[in-house]
Amino acid sequence: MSQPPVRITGVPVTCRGLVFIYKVEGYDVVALSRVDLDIAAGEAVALVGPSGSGKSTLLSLMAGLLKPAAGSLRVGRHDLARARSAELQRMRATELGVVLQGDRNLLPYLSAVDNLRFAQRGGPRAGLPDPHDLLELVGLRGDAVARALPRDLTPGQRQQLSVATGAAIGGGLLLADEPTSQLDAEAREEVVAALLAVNVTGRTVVVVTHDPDIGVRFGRSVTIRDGRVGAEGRSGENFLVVGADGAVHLPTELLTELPPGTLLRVEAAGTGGILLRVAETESS
Ligand SMILES: Nc1ncnc2c1ncn2[C@@H]1O[C@H](COP(=O)(O)OP(=O)(O)OP(=O)(O)O)[C@@H](O)[C@H]1O
Repeated sequence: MSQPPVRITGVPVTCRGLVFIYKVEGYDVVALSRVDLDIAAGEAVALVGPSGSGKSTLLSLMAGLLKPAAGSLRVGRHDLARARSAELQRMRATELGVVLQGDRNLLPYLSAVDNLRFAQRGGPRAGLPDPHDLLELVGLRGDAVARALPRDLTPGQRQQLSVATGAAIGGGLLLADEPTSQLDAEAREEVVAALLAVNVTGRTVVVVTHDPDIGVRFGRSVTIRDGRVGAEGRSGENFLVVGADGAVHLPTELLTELPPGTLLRVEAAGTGGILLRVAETESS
């Protein structure tokens, strides 16, 4: 790259008591139930948790594609619970990028570089990143790749290009839904590197994933369970959130060691803390 990547001002996200309900044939499906979450400007956060726990719904709310049923959601200077549709449209066009699952960000008949130019149409008039710099940023180097159609790229390269389209308008927030699903380990690594490169430019990056390793690489993971924030992990430390009903959810990676039904003994740890130990059952 001829120049270092342009610095972007990251967008912070704050959720307070966020609720979202799908209406299905007269029934209410509560997808998110009072989510509290703070994401600082420039952070990289993985949203992890079981299928159906509400991760994609939370991402769609942050993107302004769904409207909160209750609670508040701030994305930068926007109050998404109150914003009118014109404000949401402007925000999506100029301030954030969304990487959808699979190849849905890409137009099959445009080259890699033209896909980026297309993604920039409707964006801000000034200060757009150079498409060739974007390709380089996400690890797609050389003229041949820039001129290639999506079908001539590997699945991993297509996903790197999708990440670049999400960053194309130079907005301060990148949201990605399962960007590494169905990729082999090597391609996954390239896509994670692309997301981290986008984050290093200053953008806030929020990724929905089933891959706990992404949380480790990002430095922060937030576990969503049953529509609530159930646990937090930062660089090797784990935090559990006590829910309104007293429930505590374990981080996904601990569930392999402590499957549902495990009896834990709760002990005072002496320093004002508590210790959770696996209780010995009568048969053991
Ligand atoms: N369009 C929809 N209409 C009705 N219910 C929905 C819709 N989308 C999601 N849901 C329901 O909302 C809840 C949360 O779904 P969501 O897709 O947000 O979870 P997720 O954690 O992203 O799951 P996955 O990891 O499988 O993508 C689930 O109970 C799901 O069945």
